[in-house]
Amino acid sequence: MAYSDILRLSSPAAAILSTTHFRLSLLPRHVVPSSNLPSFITALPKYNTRQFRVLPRKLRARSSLFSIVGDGGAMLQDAGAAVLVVGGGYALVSTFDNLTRRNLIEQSLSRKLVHILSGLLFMAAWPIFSTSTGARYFASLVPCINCLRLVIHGLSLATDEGLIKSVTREGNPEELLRGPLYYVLVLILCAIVFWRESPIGVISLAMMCGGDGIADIVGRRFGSLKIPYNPQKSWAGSLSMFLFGFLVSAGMLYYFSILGYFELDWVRTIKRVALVSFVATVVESLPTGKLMDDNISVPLASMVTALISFDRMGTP
Ligand SMILES: C/C(=C\COP(=O)(O)O)CCC[C@H](C)CCC[C@H](C)CCCC(C)C
Ligand SMILES: Nc1ccn([C@@H]2O[C@H](COP(=O)(O)OP(=O)(O)O)[C@@H](O)[C@H]2O)c(=O)n1
Repeated sequence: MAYSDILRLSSPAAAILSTTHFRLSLLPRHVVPSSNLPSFITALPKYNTRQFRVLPRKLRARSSLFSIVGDGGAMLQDAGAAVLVVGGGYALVSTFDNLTRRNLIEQSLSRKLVHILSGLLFMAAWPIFSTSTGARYFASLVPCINCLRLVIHGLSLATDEGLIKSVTREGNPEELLRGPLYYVLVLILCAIVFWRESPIGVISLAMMCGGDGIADIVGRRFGSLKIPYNPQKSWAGSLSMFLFGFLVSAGMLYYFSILGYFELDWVRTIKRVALVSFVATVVESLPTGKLMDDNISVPLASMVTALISFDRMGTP
């Protein structure tokens, strides 16, 4: 049975793929015929693909870096890519652990740089996975392994001083079970549901990683002018989040479009990205940190805004 056939039979996994109306219009019909889906899913408005389109499968085969012809090597390629990216994640965390231990950077900056780089580099690595329909699951293994790592060390079932030092605020292991855990769960969600076939996942991760990450770095250093409705946040932090989040989102969309994963109407896309960045920045500035962690509220606000604005602005 070919690797790509596996998914065809694993309906639960395929159903995850189709939980957003966006997937319905882009998922190859052979994976989830809409007749198999609950009515409330199929009733969702179909995504207007005129705004951008996923290249036909045969073209995408050329666009997946190091794509090995046929499914035969796809599983091997995806397994190798997953191992490579897991190693990259470990290397990133230990690099910042060393820099922090040697007092070359402070712990809060180390954590934020890991916050910015982890998700963006993970997303940037997606093209090394094959074009097979199962590739996204191999890619999602990377944040899954890190999720397990955070839970094990967050519950103090084992000790990893390097992880704790480079990823927590105060060095308490249980901190791993909040921001960092939510962060990797969002990576899993975007890899499986949106993958490299949707700007929505790309923009959401760019805002969570790049936007939210820079807000802390800039806000702590230059945030003397506080936001009236939330003295914990500053205009400098929020403005940097809007600008950097916008630039990283546009940059990552450009990256995936030049690799041939989708074609975008850039005039409309820039407007949509600016809207998503604005909404995500406003949500991040709200005094709701105790209710919902930024690593949930920022990507969630980005996803909802992108889903709406694509539809709304997608119709000519
Ligand atoms: C520090 C992190 C989140 C904390 O956010 P906040 O509370 O400060 O808002 C990020 C945690 C990252 C995680 C430990 C490692 C994730 C690795 C990633 C899945 C794979 C990266 C691979 C790439 C090639 C480097
Ligand atoms: N919009 C923002 C966001 C953060 N910040 C600064 O960054 C610090 C950490 O922000 P945060 O609580 O959102 O950090 P995380 O929850 O993202 O780790 C805040 O206490 C502020 O000093 C800011 O000034 N303006």
